[in-house]
Amino acid sequence: MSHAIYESLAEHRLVPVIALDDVAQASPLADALVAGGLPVAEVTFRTPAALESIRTMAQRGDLLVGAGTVLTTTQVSQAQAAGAKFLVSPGFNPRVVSHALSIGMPICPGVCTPSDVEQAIEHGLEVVKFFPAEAFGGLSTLKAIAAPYRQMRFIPTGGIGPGNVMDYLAFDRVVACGGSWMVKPSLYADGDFSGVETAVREAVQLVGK
Ligand SMILES: O=C(O)C(=O)C[C@H](O)[C@H](O)COP(=O)(O)O
Repeated sequence: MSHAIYESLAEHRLVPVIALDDVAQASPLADALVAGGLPVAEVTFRTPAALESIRTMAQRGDLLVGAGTVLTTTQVSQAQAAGAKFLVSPGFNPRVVSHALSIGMPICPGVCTPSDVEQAIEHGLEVVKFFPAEAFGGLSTLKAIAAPYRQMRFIPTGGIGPGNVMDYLAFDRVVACGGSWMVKPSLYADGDFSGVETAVREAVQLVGK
């Protein structure tokens, strides 16, 4: 099942992948994303601050918030309760995917082989993440994997940055690209989020929004 959420992601063309160490960073980071013109956030469950950060960002109502690195059925339910509107995982866990779908949460699991794609098809999915994109051979691998599965669309993530994002986006089976380069923690290590806003604005200009 495709979902309207993917049309929103397709409009923005980029999914910023965020790992927050402190929930106090959630609001200023969201401010920087909105000010930079990219009101989308994939907040990963890589840090203990993730769930409260999702809640803080989702409550604002001015950006589309998803949960990333969703590894368990519990995280699926927690993310939904916190206001996340979509879920992303690095790999394909059938239990996690089934649970998400059973409670009406769009989920974009990671795939990197034809067998993974066929599991996604089996679960009725039409959009999957291609992860880790660059390490698995980049765009040429994605094109080869995509070829037999004409209904599938992809969100490549992993190793994508300003130097290669346009190549991926030029492939008509790509919904959007995930990336951390415009929200990486080194940009706000000193508590100043203006560097994030600048990097986000540059990324938005690059992808032509
Ligand atoms: O674990 C997940 O659910 C993820 O979403 C993984 C991230 O998408 C990538 O780690 C981002 O890759 P970079 O842009 O190369 O930093």
